[in-house]
Amino acid sequence: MESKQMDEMAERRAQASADITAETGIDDAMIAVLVDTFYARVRADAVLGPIFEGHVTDWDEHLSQMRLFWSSVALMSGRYHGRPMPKHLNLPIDGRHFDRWLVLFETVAQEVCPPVAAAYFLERARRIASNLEYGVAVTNGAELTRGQRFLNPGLPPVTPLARHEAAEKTSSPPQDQQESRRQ
Ligand code: HEM
Repeated sequence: MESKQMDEMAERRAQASADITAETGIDDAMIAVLVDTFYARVRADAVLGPIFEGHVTDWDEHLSQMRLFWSSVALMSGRYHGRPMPKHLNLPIDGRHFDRWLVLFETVAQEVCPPVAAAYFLERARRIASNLEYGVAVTNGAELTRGQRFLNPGLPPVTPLARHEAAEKTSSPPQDQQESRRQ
């Protein structure tokens, strides 16, 4: 490609990112907070934590890739050059894990982003999660019909994550403090 064309492409990208930032408030700083807070919560999760700890050896590197990934997805910056699908195909996961991931992601997004930005991230996360779940299903020999979820009975049981469990334990005061404040 000629360098003039490349300059034009970079300019169009920068404009697209700026438009999204103007509409949603999303920028690299917000992405960094979202990614870092989310993966701290994931690592502490009883079901997802051990799966990540078994595969991610360099967390700084993982977090920086995930920031680039979300910059590409949310801001259309083109900064992520990896291929997420193959990294998930052989993990011991099914629809129940994706549901837990999404409950955590939604909870954190609502905690650290304004509502418009949280909804914007979540819409994209749901679509990508659904694609990944489909890929994992096919790898395990299951062909999903549209909207069907993948359940792998060979995996250990997974309890759904309730919203209050996904919230950071320290984010609301303990019950007795709430009581005393009301009096
Ligand atoms: C059940 C839910 C999920 C689990 C257990 C999971 C687990 C993992 C693990 C262990 C890795 C690292 C693999 C490696 O480096 O070899 C990884 C990478 C990645 N995950 Fe997930 N993931 C899940 C869902 C998602 C979703 C929903 C998204 C996107 C919305 C996502 C995006 C990514 C990306 C982009 C990478 C690759 C980063 C890179 O290029 O290094 N994951 N995931």
